[in-house]
Amino acid sequence: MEVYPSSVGSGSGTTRTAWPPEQKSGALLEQSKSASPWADSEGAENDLLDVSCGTEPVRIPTTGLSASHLASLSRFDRYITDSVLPDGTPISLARPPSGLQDDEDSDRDEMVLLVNAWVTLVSSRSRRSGTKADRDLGNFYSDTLEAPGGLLEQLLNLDALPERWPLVECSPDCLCARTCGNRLTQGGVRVPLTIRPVPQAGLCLFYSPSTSCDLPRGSFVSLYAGEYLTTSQARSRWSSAVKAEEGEGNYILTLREPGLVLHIDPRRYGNIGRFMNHSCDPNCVIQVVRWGAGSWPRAAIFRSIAPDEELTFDYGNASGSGRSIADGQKGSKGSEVADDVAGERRTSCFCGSERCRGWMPFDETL
Ligand SMILES: C[S@@+](CC[C@H](N)C(=O)[O-])C[C@H]1O[C@@H](n2cnc3c(N)ncnc32)[C@H](O)[C@@H]1O
Repeated sequence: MEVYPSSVGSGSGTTRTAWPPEQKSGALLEQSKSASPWADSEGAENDLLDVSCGTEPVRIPTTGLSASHLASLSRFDRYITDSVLPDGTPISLARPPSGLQDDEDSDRDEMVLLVNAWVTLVSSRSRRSGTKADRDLGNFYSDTLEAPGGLLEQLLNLDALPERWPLVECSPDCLCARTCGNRLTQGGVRVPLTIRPVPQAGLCLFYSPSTSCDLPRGSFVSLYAGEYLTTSQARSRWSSAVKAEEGEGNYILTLREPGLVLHIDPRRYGNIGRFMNHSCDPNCVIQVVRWGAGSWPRAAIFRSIAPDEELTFDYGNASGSGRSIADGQKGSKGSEVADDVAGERRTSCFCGSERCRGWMPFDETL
């Protein structure tokens, strides 16, 4: 059963901004420029001063965009800071994601129970005693540290985080202060980034500090935000894009957990996560993070890299959710299926890594 056609997502606290932003002039851009500690580029003819239109804590400029790059962004309608439900979805992000499942997902009740259990545990204990989510599920974020640009930042302790462990952040439902240390990924992008072209893979996301400084392992980069889709919706969007020969690749990220398959499509509504390319030897990982009443899984990107380096993650491996995004890794069962089924839909991978598997991961459900 198809649960819904498309509406404005009901994510609380989500900021939506018309895109593309006005370029080079206008109050918003001037404001975002002066608010940024990393004003490093006046931009070329087609460059944007801030793709987030001032909605992220830091400005995210582009460099080296050609007119055709700009044109290729025409389907990117809105910059959002958190994932949303498609327009017209008759369920709310304030409820667990059970309503987004296709009927064929037979294990969904298990997941609903699991998610409900987390939400109940976290919110009831928080309300009752004022304790925080981290008391119940562990807080794997460090205390606040000095970070690039002189800002204060926290790190995710990736080494201590058990595999498949649910990261649950505090939220307005908790009694703790808004400044509590367990809300890292809700605060938006705070590291210096630029969007620029890269050979054979379109645009990409670069870590671009104004002075040479490493981004420590465990730094939060960004969410991979977009529209939450059921498998049948994701399949339908993918086949329409193929039919329309949009030629812009597949942006749909698949999150898999026991009893739950969710897809995130940032093509029309998205954030800077949509610009991150795949690498078979990546320097970032995806970690599923939840917060708020509905506890919907967010795909959060963390990592450690050298300065001025392209940020990548493996589209075929979302750590923390167990398996995940797209599959298609050579040698894995999922990949054999994907390779057989996808046929000519497979895309050559140009990550350039010595460990390159040759093909982009592709989710067999699409
Ligand atoms: C999430 S988007 C990444 C941003 C994209 N490069 C852009 O210009 O908007 C995914 C698409 O980027 C391209 N891409 C990402 N990583 C790639 C890689 N390692 N090799 C070839 N193409 C890649 C593919 O077209 C893929 O479908």
